[in-house]
Amino acid sequence: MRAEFTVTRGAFRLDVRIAADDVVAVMGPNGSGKSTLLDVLAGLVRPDAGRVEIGGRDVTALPPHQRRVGLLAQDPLLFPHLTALANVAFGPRARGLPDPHAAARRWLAEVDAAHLADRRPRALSGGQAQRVAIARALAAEPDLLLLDEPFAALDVDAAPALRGLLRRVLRGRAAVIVTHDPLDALALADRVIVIEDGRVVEQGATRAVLSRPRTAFTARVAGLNLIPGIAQPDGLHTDGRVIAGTVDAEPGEPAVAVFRPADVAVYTEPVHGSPRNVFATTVTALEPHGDLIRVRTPELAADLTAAAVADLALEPGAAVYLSVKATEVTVHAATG
Ligand SMILES: Nc1ncnc2c1ncn2[C@@H]1O[C@H](COP(=O)(O)OP(=O)(O)OP(=O)(O)O)[C@@H](O)[C@H]1O
Repeated sequence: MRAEFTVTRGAFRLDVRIAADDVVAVMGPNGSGKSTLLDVLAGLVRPDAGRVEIGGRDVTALPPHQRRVGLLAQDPLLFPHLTALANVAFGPRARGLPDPHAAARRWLAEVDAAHLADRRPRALSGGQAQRVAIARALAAEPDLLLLDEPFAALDVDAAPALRGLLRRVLRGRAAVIVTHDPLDALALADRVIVIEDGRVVEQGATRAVLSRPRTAFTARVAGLNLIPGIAQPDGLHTDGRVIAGTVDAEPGEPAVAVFRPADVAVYTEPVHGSPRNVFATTVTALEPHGDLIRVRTPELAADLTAAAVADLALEPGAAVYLSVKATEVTVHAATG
């Protein structure tokens, strides 16, 4: 997908230039233009100038149904009078496949929803309906899949399973996913684009953008400590050590250990205690961060009060031990 366009909506103007053949997460404050970007890619809004190319075709002048684009909204938006199977068969039938129901069964199985085939949407939970909606979007075999906060309407309990499923089905596809959650970006996206006030202010590999944010917005939503390695049942294995945490990834999968700078304690003497992860390192910088001071080391960050920084006499070059409880660490599968 290649998009280079300008579009105005009332007083708002969105100006983007993006190219992606993999999974891209779009983040940004409310009103920054994320939905407008999806609308232009989907063909629901015509740009004032520029060009949109999807699957190698110039689709700028094409209506939505000729673009080979799939849209997954926050709400599943299934046809209420059709069974799950008939909902999923819609795309294959529209494309003239000889056996749309057989295709629909395959896609339902792909999202672990074969057993829901005969149910109507009102008999599905939010998570089940969203699974069926994913199958329906994929069954149309789009060149580009657009996902608008696909977990926003789900219970916190339903989101992790669906995230794992999307990670599986998005692999090797072109997709643009709007999300507020940096963990979605980490789990699903190869790259992240940050939009602020109608402009792309940051883009790059997911892990690089989220761990080294260059704008205040990205720092606020992300600014997470991320350590890459391999998931195992006891935590993340990296550089010959184990970082203990709650594991939300398959054993052996590439993953990142994630924790917030506010959950990191800093000591100038060695610390012990088994439920803690301790990192011996060196302070590289001290930066104001809201009411706190962000203590940076080559790999990690910790947020401390100014009083704590003074008590510890921290300054660049100081040898320190960073400590984070295993309960504050999650291990997520990561593509980017
Ligand atoms: N149909 C419309 N007519 C006029 N202005 C619009 C229209 N749709 C959106 N806008 C304006 O365009 C700007 C960008 O909106 P958009 O929905 O793309 O932002 P967003 O990043 O998706 O925000 P959110 O995170 O709140 O969903 C906003 O200022 C909004 O008020």
